[in-house]
Amino acid sequence: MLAVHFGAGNIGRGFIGALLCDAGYHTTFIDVNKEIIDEINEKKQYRVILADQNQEEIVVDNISGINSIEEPQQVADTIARADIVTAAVGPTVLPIIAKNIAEGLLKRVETTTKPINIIACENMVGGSSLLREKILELLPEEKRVLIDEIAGFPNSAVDRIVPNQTNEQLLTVAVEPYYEWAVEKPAFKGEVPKINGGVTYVEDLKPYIERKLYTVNAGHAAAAYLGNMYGYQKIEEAVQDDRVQTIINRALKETGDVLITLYHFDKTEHDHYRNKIIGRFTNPYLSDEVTRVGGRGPIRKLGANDRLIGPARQYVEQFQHAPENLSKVIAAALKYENREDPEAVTLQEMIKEKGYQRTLEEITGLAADHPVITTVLKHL
Ligand SMILES: NC(=O)C1=CN([C@@H]2O[C@H](COP(=O)(O)OP(=O)(O)OC[C@H]3O[C@@H](n4cnc5c(N)ncnc54)[C@H](O)[C@@H]3O)[C@@H](O)[C@H]2O)C=CC1
Ligand SMILES: O=P(O)(O)OC[C@H]1O[C@](O)(CO)[C@@H](O)[C@@H]1O
Repeated sequence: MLAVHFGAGNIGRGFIGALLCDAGYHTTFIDVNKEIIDEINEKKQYRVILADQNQEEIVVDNISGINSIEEPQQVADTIARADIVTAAVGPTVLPIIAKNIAEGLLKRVETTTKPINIIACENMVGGSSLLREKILELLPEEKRVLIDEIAGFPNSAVDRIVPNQTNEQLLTVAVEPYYEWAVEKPAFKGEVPKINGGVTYVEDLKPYIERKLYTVNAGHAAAAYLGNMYGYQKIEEAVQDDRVQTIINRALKETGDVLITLYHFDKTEHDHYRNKIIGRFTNPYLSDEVTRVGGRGPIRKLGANDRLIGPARQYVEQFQHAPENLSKVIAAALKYENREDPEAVTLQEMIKEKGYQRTLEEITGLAADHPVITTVLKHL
């Protein structure tokens, strides 16, 4: 069995690659990072370390790599033969890899109509659907219907904290032991792949992706933005501060109220889930940076359907007033500054030029008098 995985980064190697290896796939990693791809081809294996007191190590082997800048044709040839394609490259890179995948699918249908499934593993709602849309746009009209028939794009929600790595060996990845990969079952074409112990196939992904984004990512973002405001560089330091901890707890109660009302999660079970998630932020065996969790797209993270505005908007719809604590987190996000992060720079330039209110309106798509905007402004 052959898997093609785009993005040999933290999640690619530390999560998806490890599960695919365990399920018996040969995994070909596609990346634009020459150093990583060369190392994959030289070592043909790497280690995943589970970050807890046991420090268990898993060897991921049966792997190869292709540099998509140097060898795009080889990428297409491999997709033409693959059984599954996965990606963890970041939401903004999906339109870029769409070109590689489109070329691969065109090559594939020259010789076979065997179904293939393509799963985006990003922190976003509808990642695979977006990839499908971008791929279909690139296909010649006469091939579009056939490819759409054989290629499935199940959306997915991936949950495992994999910080930036500082290991001696380039490919080694330290990850938290916890993981969850929920994938939308009805969207598969052909057989559903057997990734035993790895994937939870669900009929409706929406409750899972929103529960994950509005709890793990919202809570983590709160730690990052509030931590940054109080001068911390590490997530583990930020969450020790009572002021940060209190707001995280309260903000996640607010997002929990939204999730329980919308999706009828059992309240006791959700309380347990929330506490478990908050516990994961304090894992003493992992070190994570505020710049990784809050940066890498702070404007994207303030988007209408993303981790903060998404639940805040839905809170207003359900309870007719704004969530105070989530609003404090959004206010802290607007103060996020990092001269090395292009989106953080743009955010601060927008605020300087247009002020907080217009910047928020523009980024979130909410009206100026929306309760979330008026409440956030109160906390700035
Ligand atoms: N790290 C984490 O804890 C988690 C990350 N995610 C999601 O996974 C995605 C990836 O995140 P990370 O692995 O942390 O980032 P990362 O930066 O470690 O990995 C991304 C990889 O994609 C590669 N890449 C960039 N452009 C490419 C292209 N055109 N073709 C092929 N590869 C390309 C990069 O070189 C890099 O190796 C993001 O959407 C993130 O939200 C989801 C859950 C957990
Ligand atoms: O990957 P993004 O969208 O930059 O967001 C960072 C968040 O995603 C994760 O990497 C995984 O959910 C968290 O560790 C962190 O909260």
